[in-house]
Amino acid sequence: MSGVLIATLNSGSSSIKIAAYSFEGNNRAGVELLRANLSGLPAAPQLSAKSANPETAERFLAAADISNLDPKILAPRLLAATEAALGVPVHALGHRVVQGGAGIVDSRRATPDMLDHLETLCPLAPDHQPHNLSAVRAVAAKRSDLFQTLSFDTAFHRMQPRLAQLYAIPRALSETGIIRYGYHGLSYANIARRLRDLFPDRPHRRTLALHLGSGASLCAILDGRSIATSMGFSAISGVPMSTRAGDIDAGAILYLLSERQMSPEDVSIMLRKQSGLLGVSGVSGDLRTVEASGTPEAEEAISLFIYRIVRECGSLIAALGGLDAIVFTAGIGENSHRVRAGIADGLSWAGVVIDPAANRAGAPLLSPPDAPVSVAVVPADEESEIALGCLSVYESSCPGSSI
Ligand SMILES: Nc1ncnc2c1ncn2[C@@H]1O[C@H](COP(=O)(O)OP(=O)(O)O)[C@@H](O)[C@H]1O
Ligand SMILES: CC(=O)OP(=O)(O)O
Ligand SMILES: [Mg+2]
Repeated sequence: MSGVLIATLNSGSSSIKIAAYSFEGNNRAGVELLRANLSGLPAAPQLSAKSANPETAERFLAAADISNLDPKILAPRLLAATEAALGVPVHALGHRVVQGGAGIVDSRRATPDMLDHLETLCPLAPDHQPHNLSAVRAVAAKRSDLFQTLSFDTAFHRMQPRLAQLYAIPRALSETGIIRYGYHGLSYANIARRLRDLFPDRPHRRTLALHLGSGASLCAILDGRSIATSMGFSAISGVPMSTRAGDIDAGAILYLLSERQMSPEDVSIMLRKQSGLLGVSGVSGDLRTVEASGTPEAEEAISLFIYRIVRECGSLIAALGGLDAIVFTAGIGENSHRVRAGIADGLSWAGVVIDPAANRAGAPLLSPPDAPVSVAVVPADEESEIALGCLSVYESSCPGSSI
C-alpha cells in the first residue's frame, strides 16, 4: 500500500471511534479504509466496523480485543487490530483531545512537554481528557517509533470574537484561563469544511450546527468560522446531555455546597454523571431507552432536552444575526426524528420547516426546496478532521514523506 496511512482514535464519553485513511500525493481527500465504533460505554460495550473492502472490517472485528476497557490497555489493542486489518503498520496515529487550552488553534505532535501541559487541563474535562492522554501515553510506551498527533475540540472555537469567549468575572481571572473554551470543535470544523457540498445551491453563511451525542452542544458558524457555542469552560455546560446537567445557576451549586452538606466531589458527580436525560427521566442516559420507556418522567426529560436546545438556538441565532441553515449531527442528531422534529417545531418562528416524512426517514435534507432555512442531517465525522490535522503535522515534521 503506497501513500501515507493514518489511523485516528476518538474517545468520547460513551464511545471510542477508530478510523484509518490512506492519503496519496497531494490529495487532501483521504480514502477511508476502515471506520469502527465501540459504543455503549461503559455499561454495554458494542463494537461495530465498516469498510469499503468488507474483509478489512471483518479482520478488524476478529482481531479487536475489547475485554479490558481501560484506555491504557484498549488503545494499543485497537491500534494493533487496525494494523492487523490493514495488513501493514500505519505511519501515524492522530488522537482527539478535548482540551487544548487558550493558545492552541491547530493540531500538534504528541511530545512529552505537550502531554504534560495538557495534563494540567484534566480538571476542565475530567470525563475525557485523562482517557485521551492515557491512550497517547500507552501507545507511546508500546510503540515509541510511532508518530502521534493531537487534534483538539477547543481549537476551532479559538477564532471566536473575544466577547463570545469572555465571562463577566474579574478580568484577572479571565486572563488566567477562566474563559468559554467550547468543545466538539472537530465535529464543527468538519461541518464547516463540508457546508458547500451540503448546501450547493442554498445559502449557508449563517449555519447553526447541533452536535447532539452523549455530550451535546451547539455552534453558530458564520462564514465557516465558529462565532459562539453553547459549551463554555467545561464540557458539563450548555444544554442538558446524556448524564450531564448543562448550565445551572452557579448560586445553586454554592447553595448545595454550603447548605446541603454536599462535597465538591458529590456536586461534581451529580453534575457529570447523575443529571441530564438520566437525572430527569430516572431511567437512562441513553435516549433510545428514554424514548422507549414512556413514563411521565421520561417524557419530561425529552421535553426539557428539546426545550433547552430551542432556547440555546435562539441565543445563537441572535449571535449569527439570522439563520440560513441548520445541521443536525452525532448519535441523537442523526437518529432521533422525535428530537429533530421538536427542535424544528420550536424554531418555526425563525423560518425552520421540515418535511415530516424526510425527517422520519432520516433523509440527508429535511427542509422542503422552498423553505427559508435549509435543514440537513450529517453523520458526525471528527475522524476525517483528526486525520487531516495528523497528516499536516506528519508532513511538516517528515518532509518528503507524502510521496
Ligand atoms: N437510534 C437512536 N435513537 C436515539 N438516540 C440514539 C440513537 N442512536 C444513538 N443514540 C444516542 O446517541 C448517543 C451516542 O452518540 P455519540 O455521538 O456516538 O456519542 P459520544 O458522545 O460518545 O461520541 C447515545 O447515548 C444515544 O443516546
Ligand atoms: C466534549 C464532549 O462532550 O465530547 P463527547 O460528546 O464525545 O462526550
Ligand atoms: Mg462524540
